Amino acid sequence: MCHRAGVMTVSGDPIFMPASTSLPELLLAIRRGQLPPPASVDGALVPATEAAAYAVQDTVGRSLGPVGGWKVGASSPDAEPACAPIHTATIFSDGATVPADTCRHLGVEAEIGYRFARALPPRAAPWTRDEVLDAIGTAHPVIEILDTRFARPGSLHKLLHAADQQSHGAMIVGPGTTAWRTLDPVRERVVLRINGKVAVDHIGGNAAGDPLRMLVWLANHAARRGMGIGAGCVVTTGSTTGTIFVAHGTDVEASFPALGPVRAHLA
Ligand SMILES: C=C/C=C(\O)C(=O)O
Repeated sequence: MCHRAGVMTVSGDPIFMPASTSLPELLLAIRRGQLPPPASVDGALVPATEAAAYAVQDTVGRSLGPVGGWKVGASSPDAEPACAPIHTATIFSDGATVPADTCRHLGVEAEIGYRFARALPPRAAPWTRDEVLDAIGTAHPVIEILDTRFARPGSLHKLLHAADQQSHGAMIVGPGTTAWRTLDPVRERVVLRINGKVAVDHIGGNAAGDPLRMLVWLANHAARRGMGIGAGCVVTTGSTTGTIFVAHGTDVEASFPALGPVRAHLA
């Protein structure tokens, strides 16, 4: 990775940028097609802290339209979760064709999502676990598509990818069930099919363990960021299948016995 001020590389070739270019400006220029996705960026642009990465999400997010959901994940049951808001422009319904220009990379992940029937807005007192759970309306099978505004997913500093909306590309939300309290997300089976063939068949959720813990964390994190969780927002809780990169033109289906299937065509 190149650490000189004002330089990034695209396919190994240096591109000189004004030294004053900020990370939000860079990410927005890439999103607008004004700059190609870089393979490396100036080391001075790497956020120094998670809070700095979230501030970049906030600045970029103001240009991405209304928020319709969140993604949240954690590397272990005790680890501090990480998150990003998801905008309505990249949220699709069951059976949707996701237009080809939505994502460059298509990293397919099967996830469990929760739709909030009631808002949890910013407030002085922390949201309690009971209050957060009482605000959930339905649970859903979800496909999240991982993408990146950099050249390759996961190739740069973790906090650059965190700032880049935690590598969110698109989210497809399947039908919901109100019986979410009887769902055991930690022991639920998931089958991910790619073009009709089973790619992953797994029981046991993901590294984060209990997703409800992450929803409580997110409610308070989003409140501290002045956003809160809006009524109708879907929070997706991390991949239960790892990430399967597929080509454009692929059909995907994720199915959980307690939730049913969600399908999409990735054009
Ligand atoms: C915050 C991001 C988490 C994920 O993308 C994941 O666990 O799948």
